[in-house]
Amino acid sequence: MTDQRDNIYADSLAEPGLFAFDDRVATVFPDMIKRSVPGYTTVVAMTGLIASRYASAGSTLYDLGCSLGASTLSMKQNTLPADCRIVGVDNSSAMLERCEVILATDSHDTPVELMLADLTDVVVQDASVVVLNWTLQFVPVEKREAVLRGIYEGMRPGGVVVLSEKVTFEDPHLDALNIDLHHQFKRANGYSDLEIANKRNALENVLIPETLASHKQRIAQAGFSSCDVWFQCFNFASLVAVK
Ligand SMILES: C[S@@+](CC[C@H](N)C(=O)[O-])C[C@H]1O[C@@H](n2cnc3c(N)ncnc32)[C@H](O)[C@@H]1O
Ligand SMILES: O=C(O)C(=O)C[C@]1(C(=O)O)C=C[C@@H](O)C=C1
Repeated sequence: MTDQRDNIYADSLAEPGLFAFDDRVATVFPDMIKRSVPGYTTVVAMTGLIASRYASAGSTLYDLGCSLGASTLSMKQNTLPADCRIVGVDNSSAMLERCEVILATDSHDTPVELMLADLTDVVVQDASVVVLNWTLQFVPVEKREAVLRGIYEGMRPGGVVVLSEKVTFEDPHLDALNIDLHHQFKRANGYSDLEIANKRNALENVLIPETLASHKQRIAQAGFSSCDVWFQCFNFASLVAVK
C-alpha cells in the first residue's frame, strides 16, 4: 500500500505552536516522518536489532510514543527470547486506533498491548528494552528527568534504552548549519519552502530539542552506566543507554 502524501502545510498558514498528533497527521504520518526525519528508516530497523540483543526472557519491551507502531513492529519482527511482550504507549487516540489495525496484519508471535496514556503516567515494570523514538522531545523539559528516572527504576539490570531525538548544538554555527541541512533534506524530499516554514512554526514550543550533552547528563543522573550516540544525521540523533 502506498502512503498517503503529507501536504498538511502546503497551502494554509500555520499558527505557531499548533502542531498536534491528530487525525490529519495520523493519516499521513508514514509519509510525513520518512520525508522529515533523516535516517528514520535506518533507526527504526536498528531499533529492532538492538532490542533483540538486549531483550531478556519473560521481560517487557516498551515503545513509548509508538505512533503507528513502526518501532514496535521492528522489535516484534526480530528474534526475541521466550515469553517477552511489547507494550506500546501513545496519548493520541488517532495514532493508536490506526496502530491497532496495522499490528493486526502482523503474524509474529510476541504479544503487543497498546495503552492510550501519557507516558509520564506510565509505570515501567520488569523492562529489558525501552524505546523513545522521537517522543521525549514532545514532553515538557521539566518532566524529562522524572521520566528517565522512572524508566531506570522499572528496568532489569543489563537492559537498554533507545532514545532518538531532534537535537540542538551549542556552537551557533553548527546549529544553523544542521537546521539548514535538515531543511535541504526536506526540500529534496519534495517539501516547499512554505511547507517547511509552516511546519517549523507549528512545532514552535511543541517539539523542544535539547543538546546531546543535556541528554547524556540526564541519562547519567538517572543512573544508567553506559550511554552514547549510535546514530546521527544532521540534527537527528539516537542514543543507547544501558542499565
Ligand atoms: C514523532 S512520533 C513517534 C514516532 C514513532 N516512535 C516511530 O518510531 O514511528 C511522536 C509520538 O509521541 C506521542 N506522544 C507525544 N507526547 C506524548 C506523551 N506525553 N505521552 C505519550 N505519547 C506521546 C505522539 O502522539 C506521537 O504519536
Ligand atoms: O518535521 C520536522 O521538522 C521535525 O522536526 C520532524 C518531526 C519529528 O521529529 O518528530 C516532527 C513532527 C512529526 O512527528 C514528524 C517529524
